[in-house]
Amino acid sequence: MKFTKMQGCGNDYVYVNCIEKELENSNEIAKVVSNRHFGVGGDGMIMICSSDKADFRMKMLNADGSEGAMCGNGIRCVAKYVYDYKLTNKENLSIETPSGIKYLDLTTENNKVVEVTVNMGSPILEAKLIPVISDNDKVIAEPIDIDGVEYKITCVSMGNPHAIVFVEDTKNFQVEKIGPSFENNKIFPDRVNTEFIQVIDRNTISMRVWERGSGETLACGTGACASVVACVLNGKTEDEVTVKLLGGDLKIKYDREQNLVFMTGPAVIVFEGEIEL
Ligand SMILES: N[C@H](CCC[C@H](N)C(=O)O)C(=O)O
Repeated sequence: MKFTKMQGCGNDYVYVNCIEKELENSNEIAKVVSNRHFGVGGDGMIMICSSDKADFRMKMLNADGSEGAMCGNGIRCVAKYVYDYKLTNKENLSIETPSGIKYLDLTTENNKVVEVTVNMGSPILEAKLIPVISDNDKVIAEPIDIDGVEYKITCVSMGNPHAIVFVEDTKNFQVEKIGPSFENNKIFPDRVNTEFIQVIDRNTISMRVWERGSGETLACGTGACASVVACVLNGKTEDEVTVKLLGGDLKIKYDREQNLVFMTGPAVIVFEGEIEL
């Protein structure tokens, strides 16, 4: 199978062109190729497919083979893939995902994409739709007991579920130890992606993420969007925020008038190859 390894802020996936032919057994293949010792290595696999509703369609699978309905860093890389490999010459693209059609603006230099802005759509706050089990309609700064410690979570879906936790210091926070206890807590019927946020100032936050199905990653685009929405809801930041991730920065804007979230960030091709399956 031919593939291209790409990354956005260090959130790396194995990209496969499925426009002519969809993959059978994609969940199994995602596990194999994502393995950093026995496979290509990545946080998961992303398939670029044709669409009858939009310019292209994407499907994302985590390193454990489970599916995520949206991927912020992935969708920017899909845009770079289709533009740089000349599958399109459009600089405004629509990409269908299981969480709806997203619209993207490409910034190019010498016929290559260097940065992409994505209209990530409206955040979903209704607990039932995220889904998170709660007595309240929305989960904002609600206490949760994790391994005997009380944390306050705010829950937001950007097509996929996120729980946001404010911490004093992301650098020394034990994400690997605590992340799995959030991911698998019984109040999240579909498991959850968890963002640990340190507010630096009214326009800057630092974030680490424990992703459902992939573990700690260097960045998460939907997570950065969900986190800025959570910051605004908790009165911690303005609505335009630079999110500092382990793998780089994302610029997020929560347009409250339109109730839309916009994400801007890089997309990079690392290498191409072929793997025997
Ligand atoms: N890293 C991705 C999100 C993957 C989410 C996935 N782990 C899930 O199961 O929802 C991003 O940039 O938005």
